[in-house]
Amino acid sequence: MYTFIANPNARSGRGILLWKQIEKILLEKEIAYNVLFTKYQHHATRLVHDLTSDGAPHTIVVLGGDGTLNEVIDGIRYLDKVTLGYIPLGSGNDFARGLGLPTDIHSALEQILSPSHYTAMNVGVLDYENKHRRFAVSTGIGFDAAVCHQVMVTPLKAFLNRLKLGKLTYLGVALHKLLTLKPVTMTVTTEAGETKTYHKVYFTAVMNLKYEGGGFNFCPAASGTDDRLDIITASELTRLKVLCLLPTAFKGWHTRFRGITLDTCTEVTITSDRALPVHTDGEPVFLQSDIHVHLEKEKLRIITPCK
Ligand SMILES: Nc1ncnc2c1ncn2[C@@H]1O[C@H](COP(=O)(O)OP(=O)(O)OP(=O)(O)O)[C@@H](O)[C@H]1O
Repeated sequence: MYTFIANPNARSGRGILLWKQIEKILLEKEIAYNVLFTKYQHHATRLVHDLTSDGAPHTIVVLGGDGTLNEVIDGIRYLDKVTLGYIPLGSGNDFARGLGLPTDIHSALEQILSPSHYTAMNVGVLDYENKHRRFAVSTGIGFDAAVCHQVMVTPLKAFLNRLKLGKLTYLGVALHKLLTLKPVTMTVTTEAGETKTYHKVYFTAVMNLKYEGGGFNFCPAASGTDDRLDIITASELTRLKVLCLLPTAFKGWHTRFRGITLDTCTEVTITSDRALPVHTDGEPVFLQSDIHVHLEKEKLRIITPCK
């Protein structure tokens, strides 16, 4: 039995129409399913928490963007009891990109209904103010999170989504934030006890998968299955240099330049000298100056294509 968690509002309101296409196929194929629609922010977390509280195995299929996916993963009570399928409807789609999942909804559904391969994926956790929030793709503090915060509220997103140019939303907002955000000093302390201090930092991101922000390959070595988190810090750069480096990050070429530092860890504490926006998988976690990030002990089973 599949439980679909569908955001009818994803892709600027087209989610419900795309669900109707999926439902038609499920009925034709006589697949047993149940569907729960999200009605507001964080509803997916509550729905999935209630669903999985029985401790029984569940196959959950998410129909939405990276935001809904994040809320679903955050709500799972027992990670090792869930098999997750994903039909990407968002504009960023960094989760699908990172795991090599099909982005066409029909191919994604087909693969979920006839699964041939599974990936045991690490799940990250952000700790802040005595609260916890899981992430599948990444968490970040500074410029990348400021972009996510702004993308959530900009009318540009709905407009560009209608033109099927949703990815450009991130680029447009990123340019604006780059001109307005003031860099900070940050310290990054990993589980090994080593503390590094960086000045004029635009952002630090802790990545489980390679891509964030709609296709920026910030940590090309991140895999989601290696029991490690990859850290990228952009520091001591002028705005002009960040501007020049950003396009190279689509291909992962930014890592060759001075000012970009990569590291790996299982646990990290990041402290900023000023409170900055924080995100998990593109979802805002307001302003923070201290965050701690680690991995869940259990992994999550994801339906993925054969390699
Ligand atoms: N029925 C709903 N109405 C309004 N917002 C919703 C609803 N259901 C979920 N949400 C919220 O919408 C936000 C974005 O959803 P989601 O990521 O699925 O789609 P998207 O914005 O199209 O994709 P992307 O984040 O990749 O651009 C999430 O924060 C989620 O909590």
